[in-house]
Amino acid sequence: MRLPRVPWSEVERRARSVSGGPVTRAGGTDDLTVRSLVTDSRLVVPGSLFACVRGATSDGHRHAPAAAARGAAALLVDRPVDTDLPVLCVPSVRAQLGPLGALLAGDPARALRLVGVTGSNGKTTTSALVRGVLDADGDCTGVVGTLGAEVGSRSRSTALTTPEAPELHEVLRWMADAGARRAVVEASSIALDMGRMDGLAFEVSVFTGFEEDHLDHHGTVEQYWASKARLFEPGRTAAGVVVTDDPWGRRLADQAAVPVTRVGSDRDADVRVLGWRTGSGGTEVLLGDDTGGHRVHSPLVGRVHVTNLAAAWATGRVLGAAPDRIAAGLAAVAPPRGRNTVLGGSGRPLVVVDYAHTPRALAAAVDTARDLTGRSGRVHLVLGARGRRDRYKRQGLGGSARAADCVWLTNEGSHGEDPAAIRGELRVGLFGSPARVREVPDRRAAITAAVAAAGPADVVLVVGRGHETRLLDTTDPRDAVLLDDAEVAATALATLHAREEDLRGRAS
Ligand SMILES: CC(=O)N[C@H]1[C@@H](OP(=O)(O)OP(=O)(O)OC[C@H]2O[C@@H](n3ccc(=O)[nH]c3=O)[C@H](O)[C@@H]2O)O[C@H](CO)[C@@H](O)[C@@H]1O[C@H](C)C(=O)N[C@@H](C)C(=O)N[C@H](CCC(=O)O)C(=O)O
Repeated sequence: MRLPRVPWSEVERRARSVSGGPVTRAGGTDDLTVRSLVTDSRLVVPGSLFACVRGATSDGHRHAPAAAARGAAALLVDRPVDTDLPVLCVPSVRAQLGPLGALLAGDPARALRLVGVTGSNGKTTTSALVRGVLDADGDCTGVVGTLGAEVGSRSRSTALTTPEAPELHEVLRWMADAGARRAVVEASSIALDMGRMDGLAFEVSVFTGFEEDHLDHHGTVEQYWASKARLFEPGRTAAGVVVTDDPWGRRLADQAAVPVTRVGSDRDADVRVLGWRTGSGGTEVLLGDDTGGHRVHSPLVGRVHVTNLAAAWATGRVLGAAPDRIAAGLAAVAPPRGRNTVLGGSGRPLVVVDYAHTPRALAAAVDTARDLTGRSGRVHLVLGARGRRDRYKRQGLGGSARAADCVWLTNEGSHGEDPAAIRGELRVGLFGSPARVREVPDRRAAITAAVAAAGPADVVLVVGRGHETRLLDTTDPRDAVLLDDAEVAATALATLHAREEDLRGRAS
């Protein structure tokens, strides 16, 4: 996608519209134009405006010479740098990324009606469901989040759940150019905290639920919650849809200064979950709202999706979609990759591959696996924890794993930490558990061993990585190896199944 060039004077004007202090311009004639805002010197192309962002490990100002060498047309800085390039000096480069990213992408959000989705768990699935509802209601809708960006039948990858502002606006431009009238944006707390979504105005924002996470970044649970609550401020969103099944959701619904639709099992919920059932064929939910009772069918598997479906229903209602269109949209959304992906069955064990990587999400995933086992079936859990991230969660993950029958402790990408020590921390939570615990350090071998040990009525639950395909055990990203949990499980199932059939065939 080639973005149009923007006059330097317009860049200066937009930068001055951001409050926070003086903006000074050095160099750049009236005929100077720039194209695309870039925050990484390695991604600069001729004509780029390179924004020097001060980060946690590096300072973009130090990379200005590299950006110049790659053909940057101008620099955005917040301290003087030694350069021949035209420079715009602003109080905070980060605060400019949203407004200038929007300008250089041709202000795509003006052509799109936006829905934001945040919450500790369920963002990706709920975003997909909301997109399905809006597509079914006749509005071509794009989505951007952990699985990348999609519009119509097109897709593109993104590095983060919520991309940095310049990339986010480029993605929105790509959607608008593809004919989208709406977009659903997954909003991570880190993105909200870092201002990646500043300047975007949402028609509705959705809160899917909350539990302790990302404390490495936020420091405290309160700050983590406050980052998410920011999405529900007036000016940022016109309305909220909030799952109120946990105290944090109730607090948000009580405190938000925008109109909120409450979703959940409580009597005071505006969209109330009246009943549900789930199995390997999908999930059915009975919902009640001001228009009566509604039965919703979905191919998504697992009790965790009950409130995701209810929240998507509520979002459709807030946006004026008719109940039959919403129901049709929800029924048509296929399970997102790595979110309770179900394999096997038909005489073989079921394998569920899921992204659960927090204690509560893991507890819900084990409950879902239990829902799927036959009467005498056991739950085999393949569990690890990522290195160098949110270490405080490990004991809680071990605690949630106690509800499984067999736990296969393994590697989830140690990122330079000692993998045995990570497994040791998971074991603390499992201490005294009746579950059988085995350690198989190699992840591929652990998944294969769990599938081999499982009987036809059993469920093998593989958690932590979901859709991810790269596994890293050092601090150098170039050392990552390709490993897709679902692919490994499918291979194990196919091999073992074939063997059983072969044996049966030979015996008869
Ligand atoms: C905490 C966080 O979000 N960090 C992001 C931040 O990193 P940073 O502040 O450490 O940046 P830095 O490495 O110090 O570099 C500073 C600047 O110099 C630039 N640079 C650096 C090197 C170079 O050679 N040239 C150059 O120009 C960098 O591009 C950057 O603009 O800015 C970087 C550049 O945009 C991001 O890649 C990086 O995301 C890292 C990779 C990350 O892992 N972020 C995760 C934690 C994240 O944001 N996750 C959320 C939540 C997901 C969830 O819900 O689970 C998400 O939205 O994905």
